[in-house]
Amino acid sequence: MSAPYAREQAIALSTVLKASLLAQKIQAELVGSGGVEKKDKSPVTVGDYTAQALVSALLAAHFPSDAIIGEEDSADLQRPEQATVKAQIVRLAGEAMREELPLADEERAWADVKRVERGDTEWMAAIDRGNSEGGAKGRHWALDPIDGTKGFLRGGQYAVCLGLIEDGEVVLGVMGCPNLPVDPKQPEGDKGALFVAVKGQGAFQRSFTSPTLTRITMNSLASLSAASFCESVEAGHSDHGTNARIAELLGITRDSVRMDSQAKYCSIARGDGDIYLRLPVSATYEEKVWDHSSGSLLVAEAGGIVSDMHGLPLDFSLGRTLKGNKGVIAAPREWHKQVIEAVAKAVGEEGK
Ligand SMILES: Nc1ncnc2c1ncn2[C@@H]1O[C@H](COP(=O)(O)O)[C@@H](OP(=O)(O)O)[C@H]1O
Ligand SMILES: [Mg+2]
Ligand SMILES: [Mg+2]
Ligand SMILES: [Mg+2]
Repeated sequence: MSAPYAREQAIALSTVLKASLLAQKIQAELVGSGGVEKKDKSPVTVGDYTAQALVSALLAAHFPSDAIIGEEDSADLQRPEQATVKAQIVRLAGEAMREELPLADEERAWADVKRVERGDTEWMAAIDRGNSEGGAKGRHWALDPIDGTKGFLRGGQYAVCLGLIEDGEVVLGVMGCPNLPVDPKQPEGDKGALFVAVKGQGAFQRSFTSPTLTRITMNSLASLSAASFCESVEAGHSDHGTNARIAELLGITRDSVRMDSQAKYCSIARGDGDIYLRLPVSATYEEKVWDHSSGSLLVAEAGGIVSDMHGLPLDFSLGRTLKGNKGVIAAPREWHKQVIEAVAKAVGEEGK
């Protein structure tokens, strides 16, 4: 008998790999060209839309009764001035559907899907299938088709992120990081790492080119002062100043590593860094479930604890956002409590 979620894992892996290869191809053509601007002024590109259309269409084919909480919707795209962008998405998604992938035999059998020709309407509907409101009951796939869009646009790190939330709990997380080195010891070597974790089954990575999965674990640290921090590049997404004070309180002297996207979770899960800090910059911002579902399970399964800034577990049962939480802190299991204490002290000093 297969392990629990083996079928979901195979399908999520192949789907995320497909979308990651597509994003890689689009990034090569797109860097520097901007994209569509959303109402909140954040960027969204052909890559974001095409990847969401692709993943969503594949999930619908395999799991027709599951809901999808996807970041994007087609509203801005349906404006007449976006007709060229829309045509590009339809072409790229169709091409990506036909690509062959390096998969293990069993994975290929599970991931195989009947070829269906889709036009404009079907691809736009696939994007909008990501409109689930989430919640505490049932199966919801959380999809961030491109996380770190700003990194994607500047040629840096970005990730395709897919998590399965069942009755409010993340049970499967898959992430594709096209620009992350397969071997962190060889930063200039092959790029493109795919990560997967199933609840209770550990965390693994593979390259984009070979199906072999290798188990990953966080570093075991002799002391917190030897740790290194990972944080956003964007100062508007996480508070760099407070992070620096937390480092000081913990005796950490190494420079923090700034990186776009949920690649930060992957990076600490395999020991390239140790602690991920995401302290709120705005009092009203609610973190999104698609920004944290897959990454948080990956870190938990690699030996860490992921909580909010107060040490509370992330609550994925409340809809499209983590409205019950503030900020995110991920650290090795044995050091997490001390990190939370330092966060409380640093934030207390600021009188926030
Ligand atoms: N004020 C804010 N605080 C925290 N996160 C924010 C934010 N505004 C946008 N974001 C999120 O930050 C994500 C990128 O995180 P990071 O800075 O770690 O790369 C974005 O994901 P997308 O790039 O998928 O839109 C977006 O969801
Ligand atoms: Mg995101
Ligand atoms: Mg995104
Ligand atoms: Mg976005």
